[in-house]
Amino acid sequence: MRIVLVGVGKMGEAVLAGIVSARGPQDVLVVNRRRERDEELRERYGVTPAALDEAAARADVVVLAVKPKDITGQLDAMRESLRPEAVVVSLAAGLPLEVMQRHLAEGQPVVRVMPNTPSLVGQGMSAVSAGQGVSKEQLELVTDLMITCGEVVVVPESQQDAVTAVSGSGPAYLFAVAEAMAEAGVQLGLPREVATRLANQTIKGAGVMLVESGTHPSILRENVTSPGGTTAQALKVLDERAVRAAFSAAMTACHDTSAAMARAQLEQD
Ligand SMILES: NC(=O)C1=CN([C@@H]2O[C@H](COP(=O)(O)OP(=O)(O)OC[C@H]3O[C@@H](n4cnc5c(N)ncnc54)[C@H](O)[C@@H]3O)[C@@H](O)[C@H]2O)C=CC1
Ligand SMILES: O=C(O)[C@@H]1CCC=N1
Repeated sequence: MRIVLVGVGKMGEAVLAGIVSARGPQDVLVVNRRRERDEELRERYGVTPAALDEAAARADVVVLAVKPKDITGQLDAMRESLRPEAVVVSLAAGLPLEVMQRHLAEGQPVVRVMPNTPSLVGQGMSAVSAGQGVSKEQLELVTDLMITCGEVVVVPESQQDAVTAVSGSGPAYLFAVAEAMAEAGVQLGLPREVATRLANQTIKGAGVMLVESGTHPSILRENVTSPGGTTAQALKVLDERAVRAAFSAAMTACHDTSAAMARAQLEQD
């Protein structure tokens, strides 16, 4: 199966890393604007750079990882080169399947995926939505591809804005928590290196426990919170500062931005 990745920036490279570590670099073509980026990726992953039309003509799957505003231009540019059975996948936030379909030949299979950057280390979370007329086999092709980057869930397209708020943008919230915890440790007198190591490994350990223990997060939190102890005082302050409500408001803002981007794409197109 020949895979073409178009616009290999931060997200594209994370997906590329997953694909190459599971399947090897043969059969992976990359299309970039800058030649230096092509050479960097060839050196780092052993993949082959190519021009868009030439790569599209040979593709079984094309993965578009350019910015949402650049997707339709790329679809227009590859439309005539694509084989009818080639599956076109977009990783773009707020870019509806309907817009993709408008820019491709009738019946060209399209799939929308919301991945996240932990794909770079094989711990990604991808949510996949199939466009009209995509066969079970074609959807499986895409889920099999994304599973090389981590976990995969199939969702209706109507849920993609909410998915973006939870898992697409989610790593950024946790990186911000990591920064905040390390900084607070420094304020409490720990050397920066030690504070950073403690914060990072704590987030990793809690994450692995969440996924592997199958225990509800409330129970895991209670297990840390000794009556009258230290954790209860820390959680009280987080509640007083409305951290839960802040997460809800932040994720609503993320969801609404994704939905507004999709509306604008549909209207402007
Ligand atoms: N960064 C993230 O955590 C996530 C990003 N996404 C989506 O992934 C897409 C890419 O985002 P990032 O990687 O963050 O942006 P980025 O700016 O790092 O990557 C975009 C890449 O596309 C390249 N590009 C632009 N025009 C091109 C063209 N005409 N031909 C070939 N390459 C071209 C740029 O040079 C750049 O390398 C966006 O649509 C975003 O919504 C989705 C989920 C998570
Ligand atoms: O911030 C963004 O728009 C992209 C989509 C999800 C994560 N990063």
